Amino acid sequence: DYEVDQQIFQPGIQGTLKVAAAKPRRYLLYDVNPGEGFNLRRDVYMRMANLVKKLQDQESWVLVLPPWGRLYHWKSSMDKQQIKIPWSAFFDLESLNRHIPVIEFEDYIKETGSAEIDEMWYLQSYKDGFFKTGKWEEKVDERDCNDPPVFRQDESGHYRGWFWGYDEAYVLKFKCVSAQANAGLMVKPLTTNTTARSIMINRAEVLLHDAYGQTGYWDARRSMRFSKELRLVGNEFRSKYLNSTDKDDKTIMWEDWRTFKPAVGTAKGGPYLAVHLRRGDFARSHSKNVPSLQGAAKQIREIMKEQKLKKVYLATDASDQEVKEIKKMVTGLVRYKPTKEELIKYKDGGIAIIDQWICAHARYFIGTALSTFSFRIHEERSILGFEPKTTYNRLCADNQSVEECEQPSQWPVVY
Ligand SMILES: C[C@@H]1O[C@H](OP(=O)(O)OP(=O)(O)OC[C@H]2O[C@@H](n3cnc4c(=O)[nH]c(N)nc43)[C@H](O)[C@@H]2O)[C@@H](O)[C@H](O)[C@@H]1O
Repeated sequence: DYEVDQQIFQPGIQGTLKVAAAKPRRYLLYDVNPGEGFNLRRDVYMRMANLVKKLQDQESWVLVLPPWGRLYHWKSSMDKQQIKIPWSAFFDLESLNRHIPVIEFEDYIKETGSAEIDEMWYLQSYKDGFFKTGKWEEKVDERDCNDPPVFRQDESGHYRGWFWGYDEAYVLKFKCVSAQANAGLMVKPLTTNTTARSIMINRAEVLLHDAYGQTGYWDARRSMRFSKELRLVGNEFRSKYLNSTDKDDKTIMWEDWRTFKPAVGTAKGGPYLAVHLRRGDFARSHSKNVPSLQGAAKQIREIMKEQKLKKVYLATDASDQEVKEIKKMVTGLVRYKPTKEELIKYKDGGIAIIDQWICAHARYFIGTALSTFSFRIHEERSILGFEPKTTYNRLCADNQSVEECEQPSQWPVVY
């Protein structure tokens, strides 16, 4: 039982790991601020994955993947509400599992026999933390909740709230935890302050990467392969409309990411320019950094000329009307437009991935400044072995000077 465990798992006591392996594994669940979008969530996954990687050094832990759904941006009209979407709809679980053990929430329910979770640690900032004092020190402590908790006790004392659409789920114990830390700092409290078998960290985005852009970061990122089905859809589109195949483009990638380490510059990419043009809420909230449609069209035409490319692939969340306008201003523009059936099958998340995949295989890419959607494309291209100058580019706002239009920072893959 875990009373004993706590002794065994005191940090620094070596030689007891075999005992630990024989114990039932512990479950780390997490969720993110409801307002966050798809691609920031992918980043938070990496932080949690690497936390589990560190926990694994001491005990047997598994990461329970938070089902996708109810995202602010995923509101295309479909037959069903987009909730309870398993990770396998978007990502290759076998591949994730080559980095750390992961399971779907459905598997958690099967494995433990119910949707009960022992504890929830609801992360929050320190009242007297970095933003007040300007002083950064890593710390994590149990504290009174800064705001009234959104998870509330029912008559049987169970805490209920949003569990990805699973109304049967609840937690037994809820606490607020102030954190100003990298994810790795959670190892100690998780292994020494509690014997709970399952712990859910909520507002997990509060925790930062242990080493951004370093080996661990890239291992987690490289393990985040898209599902085979979505990759296939993207590949078929490339070959049909963009004259692009892995063989010609030198983008053949094998299944085990651990041994896939192409040298920088080996990937050539298909004969097209890819553009990620973020519109919608982003164009409003980042208006200083996003061009008008005319401005975007002008830059696209210039790059096509400069790169001697006749085709351009457009990934965007722009409205149909906006796309129509751009099409009038740019010749050779193509885009993946799902049929109703495809939209129901792949969902908004899958369509976003198909767009990202096609952008990742272009000879040249230009994205939208500060968009995490574009950032994930940069990474995908770096993993494939593209030259940074074909990748880390952004559209400039209409009246921005070259100096003002700062290009995205380059993050080479570290193996
Ligand atoms: C303004 C901020 O923007 C941040 O977005 P940002 O970093 O671009 O990155 P995301 O959060 O991934 O983008 C938001 C969503 O918009 C859709 N989307 C954006 N661009 C495309 C595209 O080219 N193709 C397709 N198919 N879909 C696209 C997609 O559903 C994606 O998950 C948000 O995370 C924040 O919550 C906030 O709203």
